[in-house]
Amino acid sequence: MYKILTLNNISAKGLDRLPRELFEASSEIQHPDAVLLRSAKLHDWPIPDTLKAVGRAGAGVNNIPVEAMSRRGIPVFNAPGANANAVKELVIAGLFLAARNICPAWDFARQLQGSDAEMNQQAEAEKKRFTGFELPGRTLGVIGLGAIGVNVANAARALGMNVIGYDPDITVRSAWRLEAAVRRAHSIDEVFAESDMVTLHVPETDTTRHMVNGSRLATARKGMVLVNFARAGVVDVEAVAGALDSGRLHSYICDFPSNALKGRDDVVALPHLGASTHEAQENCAIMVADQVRDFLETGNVVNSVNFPELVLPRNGSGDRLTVVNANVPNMLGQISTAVAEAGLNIDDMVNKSRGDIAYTVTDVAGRIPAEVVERLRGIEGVLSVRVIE
Ligand SMILES: NC(=O)c1ccc[n+]([C@@H]2O[C@H](COP(=O)([O-])OP(=O)(O)OC[C@H]3O[C@@H](n4cnc5c(N)ncnc54)[C@H](O)[C@@H]3O)[C@@H](O)[C@H]2O)c1
Ligand SMILES: O=C(O)[C@H](O)COP(=O)(O)O
Repeated sequence: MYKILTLNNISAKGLDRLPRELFEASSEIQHPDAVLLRSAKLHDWPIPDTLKAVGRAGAGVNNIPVEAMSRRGIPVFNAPGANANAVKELVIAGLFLAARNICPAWDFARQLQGSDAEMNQQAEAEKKRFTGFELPGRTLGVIGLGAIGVNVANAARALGMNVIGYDPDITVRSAWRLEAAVRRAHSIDEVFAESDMVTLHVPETDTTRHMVNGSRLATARKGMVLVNFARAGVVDVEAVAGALDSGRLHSYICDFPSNALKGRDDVVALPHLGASTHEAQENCAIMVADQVRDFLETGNVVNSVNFPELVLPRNGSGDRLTVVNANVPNMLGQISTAVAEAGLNIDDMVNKSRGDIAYTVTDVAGRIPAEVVERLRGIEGVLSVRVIE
């Protein structure tokens, strides 16, 4: 029986992928084999010795100590693209909120007093304050052209916008999905200088933290709209407050409330709702539950952010050995020697690496004795060893 610790609300549709006779999943689990979570912060969480996998039912993994997991030989899985449509829809809504000044206008209308005739008179007298602009012909800058950025860029094209995109590490898959008319920028400053609206779709990393700061905002077109449904930390909110005060920015539409911008008419801050649709929550939970289940039951790795992709179909009836080790020379030789010296024939073996991590899955003809596992665990550089019957 595998034990799965759930943090945050994980959609029941995802948990249903873990049959009850094989998996016990709850928020109360002690000594978990895996943890499924959304935005819960794991940085100060003591990693249990029993932990074999982490599944993030979503895209961003900045709440997970990925490097510490790697050092323990633990893969971190996420659900790439599973909530991209949900975020795209809210970003497009954000463009309209900004362009038509919908939030301050709505707020104004909600505060009106008097008879209907009096309210209508005030509305007609004041509506010019909320005159907006239309999207066709305007330029949207998209920074980060992954699952979400590509969806947003294509949707903006369909609305008649010119789109300019920046992503130095765009994948082939994203490039294929991107509308041909999206123009490629060579720097973030180029995007800021040429866009009426800029939307951010990058992960929060040491490189992207405060990517939008005072000096970058100084290069923005006057009256630009900034949209941030990526992460709070990607933007320096104090600098945004200054840019709003000076008129450099028209408005800031984001998914992250902050004290620096609280109560402003020119800021819309939602409570991290980008992925909060039933569809996205189900997609993410199903995808990550399937991946974590597959890893626990077969050692296969799909959609991990720190492990190489490795899928080895199982043919024989013998044991499967999985070894995670530092990506240094002579590890494969030591693993196969340990197996051979136990008199076991190797049916199948695959070794893949990614960065500092190497991962080897070996199918043998027969049962793997406990001494072999101990011997492998004793090899310098070996991070984790499992036998799957
Ligand atoms: N508000 C929400 O609820 C919500 C929901 C989903 C994702 N997100 C955030 O959005 C981020 C993006 O999600 P995604 O699914 O599109 O991820 P993704 O991995 O598919 O795409 C991220 C893209 O950003 C690019 N990138 C990285 N650093 C960059 C840089 N310095 N400049 C330009 N591009 C850069 C990468 O090359 C990649 O193509 C997530 O990491 C997460 O933080 C927020
Ligand atoms: O990175 C993500 O997928 C989003 O920020 C969603 O976060 P949530 O699962 O807590 O809604």
